[in-house]
Amino acid sequence: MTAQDVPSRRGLLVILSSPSGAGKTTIARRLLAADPAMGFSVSATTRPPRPGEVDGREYHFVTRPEFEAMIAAGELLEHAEVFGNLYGSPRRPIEAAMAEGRDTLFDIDWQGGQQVRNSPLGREVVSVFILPPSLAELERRLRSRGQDSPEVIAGRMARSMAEVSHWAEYDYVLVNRDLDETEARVRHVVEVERLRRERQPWLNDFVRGLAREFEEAR
Ligand SMILES: Nc1ncnc2c1ncn2[C@@H]1O[C@H](COP(=O)(O)OP(=O)(O)OP(=O)(O)O)[C@@H](O)[C@H]1O
Ligand SMILES: Nc1nc2c(ncn2[C@@H]2O[C@H](COP(=O)(O)O)[C@@H](O)[C@H]2O)c(=O)[nH]1
Repeated sequence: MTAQDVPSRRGLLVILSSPSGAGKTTIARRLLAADPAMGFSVSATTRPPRPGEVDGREYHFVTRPEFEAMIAAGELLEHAEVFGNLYGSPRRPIEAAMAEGRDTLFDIDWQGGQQVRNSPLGREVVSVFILPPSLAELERRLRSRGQDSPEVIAGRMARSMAEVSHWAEYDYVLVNRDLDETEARVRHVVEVERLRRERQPWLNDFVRGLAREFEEAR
């Protein structure tokens, strides 16, 4: 069997969750830059854009009625209300990537993580929860990002332990102390998950070929 004959696996759904400010967006950006084979699930949201955010790149920015129409049409794989805004993952690009064997990275909260894990696509989910080194450092990171008002930061800090309380639902849990280290660890997780036996369907034919060779050599 040649590389061209190899039936491809379905793409992985790699979910990153964390309390707001722990670093998952930064880690996601680094992973995507380092791995062109990985796509990003661009969520729809009713949150207004932050400075520098571009419609269709960070998020699809939509109105609440538009978001509700997407839910009604079954266009979202999952959706949730987070910090007073609606967020959801458009289903079609995810299913297309999976069918073509391309992996997709998600930056979503624990509610979305649960819904994707419990969906018919759940077998391909690899979930990673990112913890901050401490609450003081989490607050420092939210402030240093410089994109949210003190009220918004206070709201996100108040919700942080509710998000953290779901840590044990995830396959992997990492403390994001050093960005290089955390990025490397998530990359290792993805590489190892790609190598799971059930994600390499071509192995059945390959081992059958080895067995034939073995018989012929006897
Ligand atoms: N290991 C780290 N050490 C120091 N600063 C970090 C580290 N990881 C991320 N940061 C910084 O913390 C801030 C928050 O990171 P980021 O926006 O990635 O968080 P997030 O988890 O995606 O938040 P949200 O859920 O609100 O989108 C950013 O300014 C980022 O540069
Ligand atoms: N359930 C979902 N959660 C999502 C999605 N997209 C983002 N998020 C989460 O929302 C918060 C806030 O994000 P921010 O960009 O406003 O800081 C964060 O925890 C994201 O992970 C989604 O599609 N579904």
